[in-house]
Amino acid sequence: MRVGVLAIQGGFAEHISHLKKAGVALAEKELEVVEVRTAEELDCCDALVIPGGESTCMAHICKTNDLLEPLRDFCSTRPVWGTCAGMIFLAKSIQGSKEGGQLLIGNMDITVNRNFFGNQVHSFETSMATPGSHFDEINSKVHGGDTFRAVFIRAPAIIMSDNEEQEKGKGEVEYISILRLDEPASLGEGQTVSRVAVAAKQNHILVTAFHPELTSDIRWHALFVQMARDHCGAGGKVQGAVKEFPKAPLPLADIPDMPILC
Ligand SMILES: NC(=O)CC[C@H](N)C(=O)O
Repeated sequence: MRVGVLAIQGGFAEHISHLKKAGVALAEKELEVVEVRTAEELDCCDALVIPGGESTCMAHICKTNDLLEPLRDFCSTRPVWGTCAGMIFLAKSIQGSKEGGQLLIGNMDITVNRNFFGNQVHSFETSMATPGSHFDEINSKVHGGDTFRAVFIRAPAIIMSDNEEQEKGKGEVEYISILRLDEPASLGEGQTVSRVAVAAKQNHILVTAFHPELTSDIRWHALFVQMARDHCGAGGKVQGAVKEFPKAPLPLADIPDMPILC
């Protein structure tokens, strides 16, 4: 099984290292982890991680390099995990987008508030409960406890209505981790929320607003490797024979300098 990490911008190196460690912990001998920068490389992967970084930069670079449509196709069937900017990129709709709007992959039925917790200086860490049913098996193989460290960096959040149930039917969005706010937050136009989702899953798509790759805990990566494995089945391939990975990475088109903070 080959897991790609979108490596055009943001924290891809940390994901690669964590995925490899998770593969070892799960005794997933066939796991290969590769950097993905082109549509050709993407097409050679069974699953994909879209890291944190800056969602508008990421979208711009993908568009410039003809990666947006291939990403939409890939994410409609193959397992994908978006962290932070990756979660924003995967959302069907967002609040607080860049002036003039921003491009999205848009495959997951969530509304994400892009900088929900404020800007860079409002970044924070907190301890959250490990979501039971998802981690039962992983906790027996990978060291971890009842809680995990959640690192939020200029983080987004998934907006859910206050009466929305966590129990969902097949194919619907399942909120895996919910953060209750100390006080209700105003979203403008009279809308307030008292809790937000910071991890969710819909079929083969997983998203987290926080950054497990910046902690020593590899359980979220193990969860994704397991999710990809379940999706691949015993044959280890999602859609027939996945092609051989190109030996040398193809050159990217010129990438303009982009601001880190916008
Ligand atoms: N750490 C992150 O990935 C921050 C994401 C940022 N809020 C954005 O708009 O892309």
